[in-house]
Amino acid sequence: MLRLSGVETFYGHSQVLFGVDLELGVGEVVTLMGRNGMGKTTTVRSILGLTPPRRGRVVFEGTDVAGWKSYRIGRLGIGLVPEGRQIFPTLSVRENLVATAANRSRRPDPWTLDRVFGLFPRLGERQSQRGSSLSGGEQQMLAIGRALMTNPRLLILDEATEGLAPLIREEIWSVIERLKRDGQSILLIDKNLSALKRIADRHFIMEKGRVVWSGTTADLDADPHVAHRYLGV
Ligand SMILES: Nc1ncnc2c1ncn2[C@@H]1O[C@H](COP(=O)(O)OP(=O)(O)OP(=O)(O)O)[C@@H](O)[C@H]1O
Repeated sequence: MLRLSGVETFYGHSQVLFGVDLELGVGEVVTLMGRNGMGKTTTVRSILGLTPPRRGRVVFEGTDVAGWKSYRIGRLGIGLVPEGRQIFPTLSVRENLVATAANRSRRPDPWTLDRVFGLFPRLGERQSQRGSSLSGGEQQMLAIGRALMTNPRLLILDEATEGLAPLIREEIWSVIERLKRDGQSILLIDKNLSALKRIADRHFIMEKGRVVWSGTTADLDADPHVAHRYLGV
């Protein structure tokens, strides 16, 4: 579904990605891990054309989208839950959810407001409230719901549980597990290794703008040095 090869991305003159290779198949949940500043968010920005790669290929469902404008890439069916949530603060919960809604994957059973409220009952209870009045956890749920309302083929979550209370975090993990059971392809960036190991099929670890390790959860468990060396745990 998604294959990055040799992706090199710069901010101005400063090179941040040095040939990133990554692959994700249909229905897979894949993680991108690494310490702070290693290039995870820049990889996401490269996939979506927000910071277009200077070299390399980003092939989504057979099409090389490197160099495309980000709105065109999004329209192909990539939904992003960005770091820091970035919901529309002055719009209501309901308006946030419908603002960018579309059936990008042309599924016969697209996401609806009722289905999103079924997944996150708190959003249903607060559907007329402004985005800015929600708690951090509720804003995160709204950001996920908003991405789902675009019916993405691929959902990318960048630090979706960062800074949230443990119970809310668990609620978000269980929603991600539910989406996985429904066959949603997901690229997950997070620091919570135990949850990622539980949910994901495969992992990619970045260091200084390169993927330095990839493998399954069993591979990761088989070599504790990997997590220690690259993730500091
Ligand atoms: N807009 C920018 N301009 C210049 N340099 C940037 C910019 N954004 C990020 N960087 C630099 O690029 C490198 C990679 O950052 P990136 O945000 O991709 O890392 P990350 O792995 O997602 O880290 P974090 O977990 O802290 O979000 C860092 O050295 C960072 O300082």
